[in-house]
Amino acid sequence: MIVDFIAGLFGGAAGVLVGHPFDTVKVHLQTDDPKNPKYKGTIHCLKTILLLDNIRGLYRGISSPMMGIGLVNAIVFGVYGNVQRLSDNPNSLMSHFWAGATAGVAQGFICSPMELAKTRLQLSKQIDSQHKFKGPIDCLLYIHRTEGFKGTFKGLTATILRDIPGFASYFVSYEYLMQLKDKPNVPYILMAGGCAGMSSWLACYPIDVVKTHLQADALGKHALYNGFVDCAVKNYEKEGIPFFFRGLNSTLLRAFPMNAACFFVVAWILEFCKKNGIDMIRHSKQSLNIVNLENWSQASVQNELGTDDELVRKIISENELELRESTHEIVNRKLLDYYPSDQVYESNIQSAQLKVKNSSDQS
Ligand SMILES: NC(=[NH2+])NCCC[C@H](N)C(=O)O
Repeated sequence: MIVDFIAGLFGGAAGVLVGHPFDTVKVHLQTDDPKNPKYKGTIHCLKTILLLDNIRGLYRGISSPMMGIGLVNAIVFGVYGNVQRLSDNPNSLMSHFWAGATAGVAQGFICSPMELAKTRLQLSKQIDSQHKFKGPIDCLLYIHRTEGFKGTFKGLTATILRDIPGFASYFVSYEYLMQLKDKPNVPYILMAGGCAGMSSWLACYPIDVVKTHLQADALGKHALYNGFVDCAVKNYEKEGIPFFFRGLNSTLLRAFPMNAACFFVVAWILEFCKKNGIDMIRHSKQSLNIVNLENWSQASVQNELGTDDELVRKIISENELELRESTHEIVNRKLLDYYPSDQVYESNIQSAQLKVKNSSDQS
């Protein structure tokens, strides 16, 4: 669990660093005035921000996602992993779908205030001239003072509505792509992560546009919209379908490198922990050798008492399993599944441990 948290934390941070400038462009485009647009498109928007505000303009508001992303990613990867493992058929895409959807709901409670602060900081130059925010916490405190507790959770429903399809498609597409390859290399993992990010935004983009508008709304003296549907309907009447796809290009442009970086760092940390025998949690099919250990335990069940030396060595050399403490622990845990009765379990554990020790001494 702790490894998942750390992997999520660093993966998220890497993703934010790579993706934030694109996010700023996205928010600027989403909230541009359609009748009198400041920006002609993604590149023009990027250039304009750079000219007016330098590189700082692109990194405005980064502190909020940076601070919140550890928590959000811990929730996302923690909930996702646990729900997925609980399911009847953990390797099916359906289980990734439900685990992702549940993770989407869970992270919404942190993600929503975080994105509220981010949105208002990103737009602070344009809209709120009286109050200068020092940072995300200052921004949230200001919202709390002026709009109450409810104000800090503005856009929560929209965030959850967005992130159910968002995270379901995120994990399904990543797992799907990873399951296509036996031994994915670095470019492949980057590609899978990038595609997962893009498909996740394609699955929920219109909801994100409405969410951004709701969260940017209370900046003026009077709120323009009184809810999600109201916001969607009013803007649809004004602009039609294109409203729901404002800023999509920059979102997709950002999603690829950001999620490539995120998934890669997560996979790298999990791999590192695996190599160093640090306790880990199943992340994707190829990140663990549990499947192989299952064969091992199954074989030992067939052999009644303990494992077959020959077989143990074969499996170990086939899978290049490193014989460390953690391997023993995993074997122990796995055997427990197969030997529910204490007595049988005890004797088999001892026997299996002996075999592992012997073959590790020999190799
Ligand atoms: N719609 C979503 N929230 N999808 C999940 C993607 C999360 C990822 N951190 C990103 O911002 O690209």
